[in-house]
Amino acid sequence: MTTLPSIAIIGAGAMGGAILSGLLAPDVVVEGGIRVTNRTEAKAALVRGPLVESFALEHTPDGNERAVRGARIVLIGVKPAMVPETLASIAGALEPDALVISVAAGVTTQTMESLVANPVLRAMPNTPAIVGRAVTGLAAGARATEADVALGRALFETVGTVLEVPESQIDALSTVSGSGPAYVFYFVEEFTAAATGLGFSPEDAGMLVRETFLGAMQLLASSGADPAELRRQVTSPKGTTERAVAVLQDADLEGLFARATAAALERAKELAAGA
Ligand SMILES: NC(=O)C1=CN([C@@H]2O[C@H](COP(=O)(O)OP(=O)(O)OC[C@H]3O[C@@H](n4cnc5c(N)ncnc54)[C@H](O)[C@@H]3O)[C@@H](O)[C@H]2O)C=CC1
Ligand SMILES: O=C(O)[C@@H]1CCC=N1
Repeated sequence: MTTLPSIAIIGAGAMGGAILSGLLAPDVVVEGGIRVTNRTEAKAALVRGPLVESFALEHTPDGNERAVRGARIVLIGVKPAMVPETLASIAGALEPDALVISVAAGVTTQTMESLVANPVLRAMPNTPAIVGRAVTGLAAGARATEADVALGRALFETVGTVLEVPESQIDALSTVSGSGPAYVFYFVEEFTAAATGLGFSPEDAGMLVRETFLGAMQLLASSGADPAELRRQVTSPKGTTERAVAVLQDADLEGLFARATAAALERAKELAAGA
């Protein structure tokens, strides 16, 4: 059982909503309640429930201020470009002991600390939070105490695993685990298209690829073996896999991932600069 103090989520979209789903798990108690905000009523209605007071700014323009009053944790889930003006607008309504946590890509704790007087953390979760399998990177701002970091860790452990990192590493972590689910889904899309090209129906191709990914990942996780060793076990000498893997190696997958993560890192720097 995890017990957390009152929480406000400012911007409960894809990521804020995924964290919210962890807070609603049966083994989590949020003392003092959960308040969330969105811009539109359509979005607010999606996350409203018996345990969730949900404000739409289009109907309740002071919804963000109302949500953060009395909240001990304030999670900022708006787009990076919106973070500065959102923090500035709630700064006067924050409780003095509120811990402010942003999940926004690129936005630094220094920027956050220039806008609110409170301790701040930066977090980088990922969408498998929805199924309790997030990986969240967590970095402390200059004012955050060990107790603040422990509180942030407890929050994100409701949706998966937490890795504390110095802030200098959080953008790099974002290019791996924050964006990573998108790489995996893209891989699945393209692999499925190749399977369809071999004559399987879209349903059968989807099942073959999905189950292959799930089965391989479960084998990797439960065996504790090195992925290269597990790959060798599939790759019979002079067999079929050997030919396919040679084609993938010729395409320099490692270089491709290095270029993709470098591009994400570059974008994080642009976001930090407000672009
Ligand atoms: N989607 C992902 O996989 C991840 C996203 N993030 C970060 O999460 C943040 C949000 O991204 P998404 O959830 O993907 O976007 P999203 O567009 O799904 O969610 C943003 C939400 O903010 C709300 N919003 C906009 N202006 C607002 C305001 N002034 N006050 C209150 N709510 C407001 C919108 O109603 C919307 O639901 C971004 O900063 C992103 O960098 C971090 C890790 C992973
Ligand atoms: O694409 C983005 O900017 C966010 C951060 C990591 C995942 N989604």
